[in-house]
Amino acid sequence: MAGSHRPQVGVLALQGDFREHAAVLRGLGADVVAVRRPEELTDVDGIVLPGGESSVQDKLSRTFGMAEPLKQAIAGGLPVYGTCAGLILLADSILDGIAGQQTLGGLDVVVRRNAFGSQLDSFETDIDIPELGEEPMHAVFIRAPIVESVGTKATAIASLSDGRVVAVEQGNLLGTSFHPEMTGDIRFHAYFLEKVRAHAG
Ligand SMILES: NC(=O)CC[C@H](N)C(=O)O
Repeated sequence: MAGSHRPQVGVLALQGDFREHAAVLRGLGADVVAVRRPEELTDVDGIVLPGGESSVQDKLSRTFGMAEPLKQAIAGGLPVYGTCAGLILLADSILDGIAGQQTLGGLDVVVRRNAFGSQLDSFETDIDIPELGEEPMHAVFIRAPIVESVGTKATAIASLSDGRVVAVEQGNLLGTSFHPEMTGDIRFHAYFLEKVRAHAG
């Protein structure tokens, strides 16, 4: 909500590692609100969709009546940052979703769930993200999705050394396949907070 109050950042707290995101955001001086009900969405100036299990988050968001308000908020320009499962929720379309799995959409990308398969379930690597400065970011991937294709509205901002896209931006929307909330590198959250502050006015 635009206004002169201190920006409030929501963290969708239906499932997944929302506490870790909340801790990073609080460390950056943000007022953080755990969002589980539609009315809790009305006062936030941005929201983080955490990692976890996207099919569960999809079901819970529909069960708790959060999916429609979230879609409206995204369409209305609310800053949203999705990590891993959260990136899947933000994607316009997904590959390898479970039967009937839906997304909120908004981000003009196709993502593939669990793209690294069981042999490489989880891994860590350093990636370059020029938008965030020269220092590479140490990135943790946990049963991570990959961005299979980036539509014309979205921009790839980080890729693995093989060229596969793992971070994207589209206006107020930001998504990463990996988990910056786990590594102590706060640059993505700080970058997101700039969008939140700009949106709050
Ligand atoms: N760390 C994660 O968020 C994993 C995402 C999970 N594989 C999913 O499909 O939702």
